[in-house]
Amino acid sequence: MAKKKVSTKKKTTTKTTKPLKEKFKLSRQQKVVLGSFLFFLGIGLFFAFISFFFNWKIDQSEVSQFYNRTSSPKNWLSKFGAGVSHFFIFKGFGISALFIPVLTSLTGIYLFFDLSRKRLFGFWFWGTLVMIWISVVLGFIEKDGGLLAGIIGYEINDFLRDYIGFIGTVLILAFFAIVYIVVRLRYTPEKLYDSLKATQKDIVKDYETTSQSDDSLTNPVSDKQNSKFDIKERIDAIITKSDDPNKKEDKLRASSKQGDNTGEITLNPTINEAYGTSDKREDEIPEKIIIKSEGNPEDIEMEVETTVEEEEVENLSSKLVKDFGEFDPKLELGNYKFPAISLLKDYSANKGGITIDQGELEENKNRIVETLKNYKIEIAQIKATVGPTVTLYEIVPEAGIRISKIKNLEDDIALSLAALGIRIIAPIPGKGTIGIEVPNKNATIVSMRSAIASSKFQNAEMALPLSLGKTISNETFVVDLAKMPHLLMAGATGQGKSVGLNAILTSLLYKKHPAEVKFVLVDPKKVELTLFNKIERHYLAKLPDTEEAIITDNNKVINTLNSLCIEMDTRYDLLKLAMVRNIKEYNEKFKARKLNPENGHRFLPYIVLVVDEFADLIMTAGKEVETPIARLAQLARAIGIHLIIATQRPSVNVITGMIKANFPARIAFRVTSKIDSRTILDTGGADQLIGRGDMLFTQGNDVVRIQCAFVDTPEVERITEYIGSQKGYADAHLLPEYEGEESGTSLDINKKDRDKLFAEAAEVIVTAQQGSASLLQRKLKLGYNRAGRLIDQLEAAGIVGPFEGSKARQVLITDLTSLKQFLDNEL
Ligand SMILES: Nc1ncnc2c1ncn2[C@@H]1O[C@H](COP(=O)(O)OP(=O)(O)OP(=O)(O)O)[C@@H](O)[C@H]1O
Repeated sequence: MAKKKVSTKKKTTTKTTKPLKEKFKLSRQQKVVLGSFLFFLGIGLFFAFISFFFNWKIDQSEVSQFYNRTSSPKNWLSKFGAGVSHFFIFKGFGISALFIPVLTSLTGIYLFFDLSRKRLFGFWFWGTLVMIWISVVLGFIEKDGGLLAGIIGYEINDFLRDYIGFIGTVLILAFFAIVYIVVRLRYTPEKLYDSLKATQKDIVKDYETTSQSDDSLTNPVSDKQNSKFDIKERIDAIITKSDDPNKKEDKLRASSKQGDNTGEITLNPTINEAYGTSDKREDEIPEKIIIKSEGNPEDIEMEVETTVEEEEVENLSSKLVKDFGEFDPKLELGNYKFPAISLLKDYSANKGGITIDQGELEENKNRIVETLKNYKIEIAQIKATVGPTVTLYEIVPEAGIRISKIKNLEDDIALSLAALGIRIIAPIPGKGTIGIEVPNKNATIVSMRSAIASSKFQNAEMALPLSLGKTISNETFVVDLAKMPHLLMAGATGQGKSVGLNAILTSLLYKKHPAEVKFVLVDPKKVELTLFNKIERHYLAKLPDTEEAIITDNNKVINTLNSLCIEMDTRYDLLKLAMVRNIKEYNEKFKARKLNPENGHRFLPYIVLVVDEFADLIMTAGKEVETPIARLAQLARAIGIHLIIATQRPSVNVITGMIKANFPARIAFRVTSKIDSRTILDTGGADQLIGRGDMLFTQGNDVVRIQCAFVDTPEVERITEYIGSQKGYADAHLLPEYEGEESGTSLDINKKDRDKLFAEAAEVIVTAQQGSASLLQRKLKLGYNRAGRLIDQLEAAGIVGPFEGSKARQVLITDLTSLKQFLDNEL
């Protein structure tokens, strides 16, 4: 329990400490080195100060000759000693400057043994105050400033006396003395009184008991003359101090049996025993005797035992963090430089941003008002917001006009306005107004540069921030892919899909370090994403033993998707082991060195799978692609695998119900029909876009019109070249191996056709004595199909028993030696 408490405490401190503070945290080694240095420095200063007291007069002239090598001061630490001592003692605090070496050495010890810093600060704070206090007090004796009080002590004293006089100075110093006693030593008047009283009593009792014991030694009979009460007190004293309670009773019993009925005499031997008169030596007399008295309860002294605070034991992770700092995944590419904004083209420079053509605005307004009038819709108010591609006219209809009426007339109004790209939003969500979006005659390009440079993107604290473009109100639209958690993009050819994909990838390149995110790129068209080949060793992930990281072959896509499924399963296992719920918590725990890499833990980068031309893939591979995609889409969000799927053909056999259900975030570029728009967005509107990056984005509820940021191929080329020219990892990030159908056999008794991993799988199964496919999946990092096949082959070989429903199969070989024999005999 105590340990748990400690760890939570630590956690909160790390969270609240500022990063700058963290930066200056010393490692254990640095502390030891600095500690030793300060310790010896303190000792050196001590010697220098001591010798200064003897030699200061002789050395005084040498102090100014610091750079003269021929001068030889008498100080034990030569020029340095003379100089420093002159500074601290003569010019500083006089004798009390001796606090400085003591405090310096103490600091060294504290650092060396890594002791509480708070206590050390306490020493410095109070030590400095006491040093000044002493030097000011000594200022009374000092005549001209010098060795006793130092110039500082003397001057402060002198100053105080000038302004508040001798008595005032004494009073102030007395006040500070009291502050020190009360605050630092924690003495209150009551405490002081109690301890004085106790001491006084101790002395008196000590005196009494000693004199009495002397008496009893010399004259036992005189003891009889002592009052009964005195003797009783002393008996109590012995009883209290005796260690063994049984002994006390024995002693009493023994003593009461002796002699006659007069209590005074019978008790004598006991007293003698205690005071060494019988068989015990004098040095065995207990040092402190607590006197019990039947008088006033206040007279009873109570000994309070002080308990030692339990030491906080650091757990391994915080010790590791202390020694090596938090794990930094970026360290391997510590010198990696993010691409500069200047690599992106500034389109607004040519066109001067959004231009507002007053004439155009007026003309459109009149047309809207007239058209609506034709349908008997009166307008109370109209407001225009000019966006990069379209202008939004917000209309407040006259009271009594139903919005549904306008909505029903949507197509007619659009037709009357006779412009491509008109979209009617009735009503605008969250407002009681109707929106009519009319395309601008001159659309403004939203440059990727402005989208990246926007403060919204730059300050975005997101796992995977995407700067998609600008909304109608000219705000940069930034979303977190990790929250989506997958994105579906569709649009007819030539409407801006590829540019959109590039904008997404560019956003991530500008914000995420190669250690934090990896891309798996699927590009059946073979042309769209080839530029990203240059950043293979920085940002791309691929299957082992493949040459190109960008996947252009549909068969390889299936392997990659299955490999991602294995990666997903492994990551889930890791999360389970680490007892965390998602990749963010996992990585935080890993960075805090709470997860041991020897147990398979590693820093998990986000993986973004981008599939261009998804329709193509579905057409050629069908279910084989759909199943792993669906699995990933359903399960991968927590472990940091996110999918971006783009398609030209938004037909229902491509964007199936299953895909749609798992891709709540969708982007629609211009499509040719309302049906297509419905397939993508579940609503119309995408058919009324103007193209060239004009898009609709939804994350499940509202649909937002955005002008996609434009990034041209040369710009992407410049960025990838810049990144590619820097030091990268040895290879692309390797995904788990996945052997496709062709590598295995369906249940086959033929030994030659066995899976390559047959022997390994047999070992795993025999060691665990558990015949399950999921065990193989985990241990050998295999996909479900291959693990299942291995189990079948193990069954055929007679290593595991037949399928038994929900129970794991029986393992027919008991240990590894028998297995080896079994396999050898097989050959
Ligand atoms: N955001 C944008 N801003 C300005 N112009 C754009 C934008 N996006 C695309 N365009 C223009 O549209 C053209 C086609 O875009 P893009 O290549 O992205 O289309 P696509 O949908 O990928 O076509 P395909 O599916 O045939 O590859 C671009 O060359 C560019 O001129």
